[in-house]
Amino acid sequence: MTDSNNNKSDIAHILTEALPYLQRFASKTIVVKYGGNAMESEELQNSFARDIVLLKAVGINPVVVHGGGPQIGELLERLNIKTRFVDGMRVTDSETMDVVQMVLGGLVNKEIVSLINKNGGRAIGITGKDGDFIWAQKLHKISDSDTASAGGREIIDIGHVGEVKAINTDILTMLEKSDFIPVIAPIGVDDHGKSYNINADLVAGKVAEVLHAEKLILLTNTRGVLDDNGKTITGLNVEQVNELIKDGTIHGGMLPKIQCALDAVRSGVNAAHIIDGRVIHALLLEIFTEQGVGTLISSTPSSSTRNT
Ligand SMILES: Nc1ncnc2c1ncn2[C@@H]1O[C@H](COP(=O)(O)OP(=O)(O)O)[C@@H](O)[C@H]1O
Ligand SMILES: CC(=O)N[C@@H](CCC(=O)OP(=O)(O)O)C(=O)O
Repeated sequence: MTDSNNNKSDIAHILTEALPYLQRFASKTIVVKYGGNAMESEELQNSFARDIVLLKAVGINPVVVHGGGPQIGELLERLNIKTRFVDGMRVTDSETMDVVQMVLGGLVNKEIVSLINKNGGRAIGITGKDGDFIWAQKLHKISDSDTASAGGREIIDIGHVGEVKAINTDILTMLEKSDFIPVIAPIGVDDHGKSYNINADLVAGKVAEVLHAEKLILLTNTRGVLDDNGKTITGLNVEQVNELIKDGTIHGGMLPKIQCALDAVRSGVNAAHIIDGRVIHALLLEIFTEQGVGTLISSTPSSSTRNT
């Protein structure tokens, strides 16, 4: 066989490997969290946008929830505003909240929408304030590390940081029916119209829950969840996650990620995956191949099966 025939047969092989997944996931919803750290290069951004357009073209309903932590950090630095995190959550005063809204609701959201549209999709960018669709309430962080020895638990005020109270699915269902791809910025609103900065992982998890999504896929900047030797853990259940949090192996930005993955699978989402957004076409590799990439989080005691 010539080289060109070899290539063609490779393509045919890849397509047939994808067939069972194409059939299984047709008309299902897949919620994709696109982390700020996975937006590193133009090549990666374009590969992400093409993957999303391809999912829609084959009859799957992708819903994108994006972050933008590093991008918020860059603008805060340019404006000389100091920032810090408590357990993966940015402490958000009023000044920081303005920057968060500018970066998440403006720059990053519209950039992703443009990329998807440029690649042939029809994306609509929204924050949780549009149509009041993400109802939020103030999040209080409870620390038991410093004060536990004194017998107390301290409530830390981290400013305009919210947690999701409820999600109105009307807008998302309407967009899906009209063939649009929703691109969601993680900003919520309360009964008084006050805005909240919500960790994007937490929004993605809740959106996956209320849409009864088939999968929640969290794209980040590591090969998945790593053990204390830096090796990728391919499958994790609730008990194993709790152990890794307790011994400090899972910390920082991975804490809200793993928590929302667990909550999602406990609430009926079939599978949650934490995968490497620095790999070109990571989404397609996870959804349409046997091996997948990254860590599968499951609610059952011992499951590390890929592509459930
Ligand atoms: N056990 C772990 N495995 C992998 N990453 C971890 C782990 N514990 C903490 N992390 C940190 O979590 C980060 C991912 O979270 P974050 O920076 O918030 O990413 P994103 O912007 O994609 O949400 C990793 O870059 C890593 O520094
Ligand atoms: C409360 C809180 O921490 N909000 C995040 C929102 C953006 C986000 O989650 O971005 P990544 O997914 O890229 O980390 C922040 O201010 O950075």
